[in-house]
Amino acid sequence: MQTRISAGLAQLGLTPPPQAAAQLARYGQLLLEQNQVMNLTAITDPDQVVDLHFLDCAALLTIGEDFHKKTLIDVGTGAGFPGLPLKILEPSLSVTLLDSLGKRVNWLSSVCEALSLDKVACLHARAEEQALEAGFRDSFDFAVSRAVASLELLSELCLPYVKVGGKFLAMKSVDSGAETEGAARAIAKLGGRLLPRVDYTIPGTEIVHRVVVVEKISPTPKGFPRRWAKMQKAPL
Ligand SMILES: C[S@@+](CC[C@H](N)C(=O)[O-])C[C@H]1O[C@@H](n2cnc3c(N)ncnc32)[C@H](O)[C@@H]1O
Repeated sequence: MQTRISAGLAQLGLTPPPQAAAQLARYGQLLLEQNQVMNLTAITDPDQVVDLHFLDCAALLTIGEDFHKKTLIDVGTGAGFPGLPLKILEPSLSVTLLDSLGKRVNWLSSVCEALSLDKVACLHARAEEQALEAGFRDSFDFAVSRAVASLELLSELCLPYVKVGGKFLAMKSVDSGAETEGAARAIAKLGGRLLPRVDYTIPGTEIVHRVVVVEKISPTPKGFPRRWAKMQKAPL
C-alpha cells in the first residue's frame, strides 16, 4: 500500500511529512483487519482503499485552503474519512472525529493510539446534538463530511460548527449540481454562502469527485440544528 500511497500523493502535488505514507499504510492494514469483524468499509481491495479512501480524502488538501494549525471537525467520520487521512498528512491540524456509532469511534481511538497521533478527539455523539454544546458551536475553522446525507441536511448538521470566516467542505459526486442548488436556501438560512466548487481526479483513476465549498458568513441562528426527525420532515 505504501508505494501506491506515496505515488498518489506525489501525483496530487502533495509533499507529506516523512512518516505519513507509512502511517496511512498502517491505518489501511488496521482498517482491513478490523473490517473482518466490524462493518467499517465496503472497500476490501487494498489498492482501492488507497485510491477511494486515502487519495480521495488527501485531495481536500489540494483545493487551495490553508489547513496549517487549523481546527477541523469531521461529521459522520465512520472509519475516519476524511478526517484521519487529513490529520496524518497535515499533523498541525487539531481534528475532531465525530460519529453516532460508538463501536466505530472506539476503534478510531485505538487507531489514533496505534499511530501515536496527538490533537485528535474521537467523539461518540449525534452531530445535531453536539452542535448545541459550548465549545462546538461557531467554533471550528473547518467542518468536513463525506457520504453522510444530502447537502441540505448536511448543511444543517455541519454549518453550526463552523466559525464565521471558516468553511464547510462537503465531499460530493460530480452529479451533485441539482442537490447543491436545492440546498442553497438552507445554506443561506444557516449563515453560509456557496463558493465555487472544486472538482478533482483521484490519482491512478478516472474518477472525478467534487468539493462543495461553503463559507460561513454569519453565526448560525438559534434553533439550528433541529432534531433529526424534524430536519427530514421540514426542509429549510
Ligand atoms: C456512509 S458512512 C460514511 C463514513 C465516512 N464519512 C466515509 O466517507 O467513509 C456515514 C456515517 O455517518 C454517521 N452518521 C450519520 N448520521 C449521523 C449523525 N446525525 N451524527 C453523527 N454521525 C452520523 C454514521 O454512523 C456513519 O458512520
